[in-house]
Amino acid sequence: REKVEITKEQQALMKIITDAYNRHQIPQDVAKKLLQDQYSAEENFLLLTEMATSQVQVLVEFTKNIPGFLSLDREDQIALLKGSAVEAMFLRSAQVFNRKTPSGHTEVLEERIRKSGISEEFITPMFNFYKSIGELHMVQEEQALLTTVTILTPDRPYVKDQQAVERLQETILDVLRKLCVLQHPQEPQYFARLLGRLTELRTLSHYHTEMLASWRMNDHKFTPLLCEIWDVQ
Ligand SMILES: COc1ccc(-c2nc3ccccc3n2[C@H](C(=O)Nc2c(C)cccc2C)C2CCCCC2)c(OC)c1
Repeated sequence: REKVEITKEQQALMKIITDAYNRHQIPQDVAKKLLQDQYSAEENFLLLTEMATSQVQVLVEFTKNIPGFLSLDREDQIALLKGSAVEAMFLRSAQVFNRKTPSGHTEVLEERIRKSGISEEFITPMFNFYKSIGELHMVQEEQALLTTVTILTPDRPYVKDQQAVERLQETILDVLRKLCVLQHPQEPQYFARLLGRLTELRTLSHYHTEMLASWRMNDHKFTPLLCEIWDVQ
């Protein structure tokens, strides 16, 4: 089997991205909040919009640490952020969902999310995605690189210089591929499975506008930033 080796530059790239990913976490842990109390559909919707708003701000800060991102055309940087924000939010939610909480808490968390106000039809696809991410048992470097690959998707709407984005994405994909081979030697298909989750993620993200519109309450209020990013209101 060919010897896979991560170069010094790739090691440095991975460290920059992983450190930035871990630094730019959302301050309060929503899972703990959800485990503490049961909230009404209105309170949960407010919590969701607060979490999503801070997640977008965290995402902007994170992208500044992706080598080459700030050298992209300015409008393309915005198009990539706008195009990946929902997917990054579901990826982050999946990671929070799968974070090892004391046994029994996962069921409570699952129940709180099920009863949050989201309409029943979206629970199954959302949990299927969370569980398929959980089964991968990604190390934090893989999580950080996967989020970066998602952000650097060349075919987002309104991206002008797709080649420039493709070149950056390929650099990250090469490191991620090697990392997967080194981290999961018994599973040669692991990298392919990981990328397959991005397809599932994109499908889930198509539902998000309906998820919001069908939240069991009237008069859904959004922050100005979310109106920009979520195409709502
Ligand atoms: C668009 O529809 C969604 C999106 C996300 C979730 C979601 N899946 C979660 C998995 C684990 C923990 C919490 C989880 N969330 C919400 C959350 O805040 N996600 C979150 C965000 C938004 C940013 C950063 C980080 C996170 C975790 C809770 C918001 C308050 C009601 C309950 C869900 C969702 O659940 C119904 C519906």
